[in-house]
Amino acid sequence: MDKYHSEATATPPRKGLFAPAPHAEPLPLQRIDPVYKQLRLQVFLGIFLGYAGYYLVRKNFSLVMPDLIEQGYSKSDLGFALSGVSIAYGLSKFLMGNVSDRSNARTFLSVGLLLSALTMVFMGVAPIATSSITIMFILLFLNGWFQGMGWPPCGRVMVHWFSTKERGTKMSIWNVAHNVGGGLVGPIAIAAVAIFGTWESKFYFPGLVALVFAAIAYMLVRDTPQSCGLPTIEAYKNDYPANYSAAQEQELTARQIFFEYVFNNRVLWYIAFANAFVYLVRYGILDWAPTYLEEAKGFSVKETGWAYFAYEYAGIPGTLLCGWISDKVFKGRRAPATIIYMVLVLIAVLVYWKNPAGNLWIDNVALISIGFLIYGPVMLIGVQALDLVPKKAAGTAAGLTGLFGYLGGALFANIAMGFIVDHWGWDGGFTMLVAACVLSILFTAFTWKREKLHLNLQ
Ligand SMILES: O=P(O)(O)OC[C@H](O)CO
Repeated sequence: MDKYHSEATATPPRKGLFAPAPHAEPLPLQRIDPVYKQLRLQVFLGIFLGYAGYYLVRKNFSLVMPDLIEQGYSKSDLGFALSGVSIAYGLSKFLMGNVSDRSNARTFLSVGLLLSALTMVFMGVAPIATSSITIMFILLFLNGWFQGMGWPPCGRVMVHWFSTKERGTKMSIWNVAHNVGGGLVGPIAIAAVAIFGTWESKFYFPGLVALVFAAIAYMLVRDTPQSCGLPTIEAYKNDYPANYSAAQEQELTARQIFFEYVFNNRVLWYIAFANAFVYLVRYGILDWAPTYLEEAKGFSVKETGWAYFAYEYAGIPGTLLCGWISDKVFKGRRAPATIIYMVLVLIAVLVYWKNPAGNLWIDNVALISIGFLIYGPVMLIGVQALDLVPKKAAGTAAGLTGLFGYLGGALFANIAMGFIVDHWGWDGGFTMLVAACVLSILFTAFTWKREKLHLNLQ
């Protein structure tokens, strides 16, 4: 046995379409480095394009809503149908995250995207799909459920192919996939209408494009290094977290994942609560920006559109910088970078709130700053969840934070923010967002000491 082949190589326990890929015969020593390098790039591209593909078919309904209003549907009915995506997504990221932890990331990621894309194609080609709010709610709920099959297998690939100390940087680059995919939704919808001339094409054209992304992801992604005859990433990079043991290479049962590693992990609960407050700010600012800027700050529709676009794209450099800071400056610790970013978000939210109407550029700078800053913590909380549990429980751990993010944060941002602004004005809404910033910092701070212990830094 050499340093690479000293780890246990357990055979995965299940069979079927999603069964984890069996371990292959170990490669000869001289082939390990070149094959590892090539496959790390390949699987990374696979999860990047795969997750970008997921975002192509996440939010198409919002773009079709104006057409459905012309068909006679009300905003509140369509809002109800749209909530099906968030509700199902939050539940599925957690529950399907657990299934993903016991599944082959290659098939799981591709099949989820295939199903989500087919749902969008169906919504575009079958008139019955948009014939009632109930049917639309059911289909959007289904789409949200399939969407929940995207993040967890990407997390599984990340923890099996990239070691703890490089994960912040690599995850931050991967995380840009969702800005890239989300940013392409608008242009693809415009192209769809130009090519096909119907509003229904805004559903089926992105669906067809996403099918191509699913095929590419299937070609590129590989489940684990061991399934390709390679040693574990910990051995290859000589980067072992404090509690690592060879037993962590064994696939786990659902019960083991939930009860031995997730539900009893206090730090994970702190992060889940922190994520609910981070998502409250993410969606509280994003979803209400057009209304706030037009109502309270006198922006035109066009000016609002640009500000909204800039918010999303400012997230790309902000996320990359955040991941780099976490890996290089804080040696793999996530809490300090998250806290620094959330303190700056708090300042930017205060400026965005208190700046008197008429100073458009100050509002724009504040909003772009929030966009630049908020996606760093969004990404790092996911990374921290992956870091805190054994590799085979990664999807469930990140799924728990997603459950809180979507059911606690995103839904609350939509429903409670509207209620508060109706009753107490924008001051009430912003007081809630400022409180959310403070609480996200507090819950992240609770993880400060344990994270250091976990990373062998104390
Ligand atoms: O909100 P989600 O689950 O789509 O995740 C978005 C980003 O990928 C967070 O890392």
